[in-house]
Amino acid sequence: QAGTLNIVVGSHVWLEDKDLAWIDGEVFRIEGQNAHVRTTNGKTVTASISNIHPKDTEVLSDGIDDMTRLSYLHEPGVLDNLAVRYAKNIIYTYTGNILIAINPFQSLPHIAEPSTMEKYRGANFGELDPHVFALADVSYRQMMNEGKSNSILVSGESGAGKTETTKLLMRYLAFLGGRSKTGGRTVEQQVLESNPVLEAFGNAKTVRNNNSSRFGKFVEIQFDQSGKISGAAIRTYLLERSRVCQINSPERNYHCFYFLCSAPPEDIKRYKLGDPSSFHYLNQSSCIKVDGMSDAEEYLATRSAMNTVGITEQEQEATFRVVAAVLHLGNLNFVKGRDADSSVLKDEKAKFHLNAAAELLMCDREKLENALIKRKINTPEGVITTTVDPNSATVSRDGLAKQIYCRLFDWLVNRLNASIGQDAHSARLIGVLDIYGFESFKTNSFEQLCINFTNEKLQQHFNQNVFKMEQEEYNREQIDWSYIEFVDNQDVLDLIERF
Ligand SMILES: Nc1ncnc2c1ncn2[C@@H]1O[C@H](COP(=O)(O)OP(=O)(O)OP(=O)(O)O)[C@@H](O)[C@H]1O
Repeated sequence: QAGTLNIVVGSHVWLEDKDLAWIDGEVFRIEGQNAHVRTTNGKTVTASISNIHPKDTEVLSDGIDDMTRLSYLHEPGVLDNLAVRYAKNIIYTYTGNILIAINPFQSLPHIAEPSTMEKYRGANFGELDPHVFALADVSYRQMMNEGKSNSILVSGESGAGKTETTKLLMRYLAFLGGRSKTGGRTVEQQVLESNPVLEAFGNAKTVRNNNSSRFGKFVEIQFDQSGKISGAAIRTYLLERSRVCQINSPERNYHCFYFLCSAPPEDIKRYKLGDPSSFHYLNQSSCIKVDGMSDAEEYLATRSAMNTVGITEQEQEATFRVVAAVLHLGNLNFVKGRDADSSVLKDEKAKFHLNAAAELLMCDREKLENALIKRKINTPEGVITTTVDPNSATVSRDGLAKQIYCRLFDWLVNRLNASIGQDAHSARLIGVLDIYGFESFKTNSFEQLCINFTNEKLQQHFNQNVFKMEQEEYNREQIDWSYIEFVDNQDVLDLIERF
């Protein structure tokens, strides 16, 4: 802890720095509670001793692979260790049995090659360099030895690399428990192959990540008694509904909308589409293209991935009809009708889009229109139908578009699960949870409340396991220890859960 250790003239220390977060230096004079420090970037700084931290001067060239073995466990020490390792392309570091992974933002082939997998198979945890495979290996072996299911939690902020890490975990689990065939392809192949489909419909470009997952995912890999994969299931949570109707520059809507607008001409014609910038749900943002991503190629890749996972031609056709219908719905503009609080379609263009949406959804055009411009109210005397003003009609339009899209997504997930095949009798499973981290925007909605609440629950799980249970065990075993302060968020959970 800052200030409690002996800081004397000649001590190497860390100081807070407004640009670099932390800067290191050497104390050359002490005056009362202040230390004068010469920093490594050539400045002389005076700081209160209580705000400076001792620095370990014997740092190994590859840093330390387990943070619990740092001489000084404080923020600058932890960050410096991660930075030293990252500079050498060492992206994994342990903190006890937790793995910290840093996004390399470049392909590091040695990380996932088959020989690396082979190396980690059966190795004792901590024996080899920190790796996501070591974590998967220990959860698999524990499951086999103790006969209990396990879960691996992948958390971090948007763009941290959760989804890529999850894919590595899955690949390794498939490597360990592989070779269970359904219809010629293995279960694990099917789980991995379902990723491009999920990403086309559930990922979008955001400020932080060009391929951001806008849903939470829990993948269950089921194993039989002998440890072979016997089935799998993908469970998804909290698809970001608002994105369907509302986006801001420089973000995009879900990838599939742009992919479809770049489809071959015969598909464009069939779905009555055009330039993506002609659709309200896409043109609210100035970003239509993503660097390095060809929407035309991705459309074909998505179709091919759907083929691979067994989604039939007819089902694909229906899927893309719904995607196109959502775009057409977004272009239904309303103006005031003749009666007070009533609305009508604005112009011929709006009528074209209504026709297109109705045709694609295979529903009656008039019924679709009425569903948006009229409202049914249940009264004791029976159902009364009233008209609504253009604002309310627009709200209904967006509500319908969001609902249709979310149902499509859920249907796709169910369809993928049906293809992959679950093992209803599976004795044990390993679950991998890839869920999005805390969010705080200028305007936060119910969606952010749900996401942040989920993260608070996960944090509490972490607190329980890492701090509370450990410290209780120390008490039970009468081990001499000093209590570690941590922020317990139980109050936050109680506030939401008890009301
Ligand atoms: N291990 C890795 N190797 C190479 N590149 C990576 C790795 N992890 C992440 N990246 C790069 O960073 C990008 C963002 O990673 P990823 O999509 O996994 O983040 P995320 O934490 O799941 O974000 P979100 O919460 O927004 O979905 C990837 O598209 C990829 O380009």
